[in-house]
Amino acid sequence: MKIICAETVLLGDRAFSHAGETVVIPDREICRNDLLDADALIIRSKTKATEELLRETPVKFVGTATAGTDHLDSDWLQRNGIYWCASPGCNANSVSEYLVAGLLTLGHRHGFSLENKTIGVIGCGNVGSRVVKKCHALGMNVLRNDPPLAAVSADPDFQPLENLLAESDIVTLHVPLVKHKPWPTERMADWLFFEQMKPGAVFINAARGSVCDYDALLDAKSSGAVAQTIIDVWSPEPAFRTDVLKLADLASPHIAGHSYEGKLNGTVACYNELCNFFELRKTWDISASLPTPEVPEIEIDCAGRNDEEILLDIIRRVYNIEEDDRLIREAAVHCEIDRARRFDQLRKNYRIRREFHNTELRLHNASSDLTRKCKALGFKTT
Ligand SMILES: O=C(O)[C@H](O)[C@H](O)COP(=O)(O)O
Repeated sequence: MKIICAETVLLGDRAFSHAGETVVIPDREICRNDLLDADALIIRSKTKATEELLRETPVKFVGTATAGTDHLDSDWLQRNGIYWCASPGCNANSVSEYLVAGLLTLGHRHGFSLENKTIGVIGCGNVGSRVVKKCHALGMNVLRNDPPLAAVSADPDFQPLENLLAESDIVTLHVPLVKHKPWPTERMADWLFFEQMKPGAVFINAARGSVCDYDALLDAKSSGAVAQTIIDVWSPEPAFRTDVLKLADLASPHIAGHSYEGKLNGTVACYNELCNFFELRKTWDISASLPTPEVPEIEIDCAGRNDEEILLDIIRRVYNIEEDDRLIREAAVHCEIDRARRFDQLRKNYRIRREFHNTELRLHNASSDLTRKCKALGFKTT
């Protein structure tokens, strides 16, 4: 069996070599010719699995090691008998940790506490539901909006979008990119959306660039309707807009979901699915692939400091979101072609970022409430 694997699939070569001959190709360079004798294609979001790429090839299986599927023409794949799978939830914990790091950093910079602030979470699937839990743990009031989920759930607490926007101090998007009715999300954050937000609120987009109309956000920011923003996803990518970057308090090159675990979960999901599909024995030992965490332990004296200061101090040592902000701003000074190239490079060469559960905290003089918060955010505590 021959497998074509995109270069940014974490440990793709190591994993899929257990299933067949694996050829690794840079994501944007995979072309139809490469697939003329291939059985399977494993990608991330930069490779578009469309008719143009796959027509009249022997490929029977397409796996994407990402949660999002908007780079797949799933209708065409289905109509043409090509099995496809994605990796829902693979990066959910990573994105929720990015959110917590971003919120604490913003609070610290602008002198506000998250406790008792109201956050509106739009999209409550794998990512949004984790964001909800972590925000509750931080003592925030959480409003949730998810029309497709509300339609099938008995939960009466989902809010209409207008209510959520009017009442939230912080609004964060975690919807997939959907272009069709009944619940399209493309450009859902438009002029009306920002007009309906509580004046001076915070806006966060770590979902998909095209879910936001960035011209509308620019207007909302300059009029003061939106006070601060955290932007991880761009429209377009990789040639991100520098005017949008300038308005962002915290920016990053679409890496919210790029923790080591977030990427590896995607590879594992595709590997398992490929083995099931081709009825192969699973011989790849994933545990042998995990590097030793860089920050296995943090010892910290909590006396005389407030919880959010301590949490930010801890999180910065494990994941410093400001480093991502610095790197994308460095890339922004270049011309459009170079900017796009650097955006891709930042993502491809992203540092190893381990999730919070790899770090054990030794807290001295901590209240039981702080210990509870640390645990709820995912840290191990002793
Ligand atoms: O859909 C996803 O899983 C995320 O957006 C992920 O961050 C995409 O990463 P990429 O495939 O672009 O490396």
